Amino acid sequence: MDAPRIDRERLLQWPFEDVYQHYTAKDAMLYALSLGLGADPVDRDELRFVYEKDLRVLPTFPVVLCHPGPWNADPATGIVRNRVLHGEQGVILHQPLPPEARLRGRTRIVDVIDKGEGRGALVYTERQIFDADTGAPVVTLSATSFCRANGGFGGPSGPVRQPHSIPERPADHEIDWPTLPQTALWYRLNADFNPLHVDPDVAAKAGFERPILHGLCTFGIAAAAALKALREDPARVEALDVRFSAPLFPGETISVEVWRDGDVVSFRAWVRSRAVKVLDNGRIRLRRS
Ligand SMILES: CCCCCCC[C@@H](O)CC(=O)SCCNC(=O)CCNC(=O)[C@H](O)C(C)(C)COP(=O)(O)OP(=O)(O)OC[C@H]1O[C@@H](n2cnc3c(N)ncnc32)[C@H](O)[C@@H]1OP(=O)(O)O
Repeated sequence: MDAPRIDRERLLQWPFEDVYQHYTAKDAMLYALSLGLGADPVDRDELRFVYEKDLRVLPTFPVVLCHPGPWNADPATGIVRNRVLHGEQGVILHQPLPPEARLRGRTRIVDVIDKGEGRGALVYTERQIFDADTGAPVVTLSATSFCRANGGFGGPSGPVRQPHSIPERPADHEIDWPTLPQTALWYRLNADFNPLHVDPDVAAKAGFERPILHGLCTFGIAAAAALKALREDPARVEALDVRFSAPLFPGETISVEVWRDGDVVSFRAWVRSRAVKVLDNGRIRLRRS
């Protein structure tokens, strides 16, 4: 049997259905808890994200909303799903998220790039999320799937996204954020059910000694840590971007380096015990205060 192969034109017209979701305060609190917020019971700043009184919603929360499901598991995509890793993620918040809302999400594939045989393919997706009642834009999510087994399908080699450059000076802050051995088991309850993060057999087929953490969980942690280090109001966040540079395992401690230059925050994250950079090119754009 021939190896699966991406048909770029078919992917660019992949027929996603709109996804409607009514989220409540409980969903927003579960998301924050699954990242590890609330570990210190007297930390009032963190409590705001896990307690319904004056609840605030983390700016990375929309990444778990209006998820279109495991579309890349369909053999018709030609994608070798168990070799896909999350490469990059962007979030644009058109308005701060309330503790409860009815939303409609529309996903589409915006480009498919061929990095070459043995190097992989990039599938760029976009999810626009609207207020289900008024139609007003709420969030735009952009994601890069790094399809490690799909290079050489004959597509264009660009354009590729240019990641944000981290300042060359030493970080202004560094903050350690422990994860739990069961962090991925909690995180998946935000409706992110990829078995790569829970099933040792699936992880082994993907080339890992054990299940790895969701990239989006690392993203949420790193962004929350950066805002905490700066004591910055999450409601000021207008946009975020990151690139995932190496997998990390649940239970490892994430060390987040943070820089601030006016309304732009840069960040990246390490697992110091293995001297591995797990997240790079992080940028948070803040609304002018
Ligand atoms: C909507 C959702 C979509 C997501 C679906 C996935 C569902 C999730 O549940 C799955 C996950 O969460 S997986 C966990 C999170 N992700 C990871 O752990 C990936 C970590 N990164 C890696 O392993 C490597 O960087 C790796 C493998 C990505 C690249 O490593 P290498 O092949 O060694 O690449 P390298 O030699 O460093 O660079 C080659 C070219 O690729 C570009 N590049 C590198 N990292 C990239 C990345 N993360 N995203 C996009 N492009 C990337 C480099 O710039 C380089 O480009 P060029 O050839 O043009 O110079």
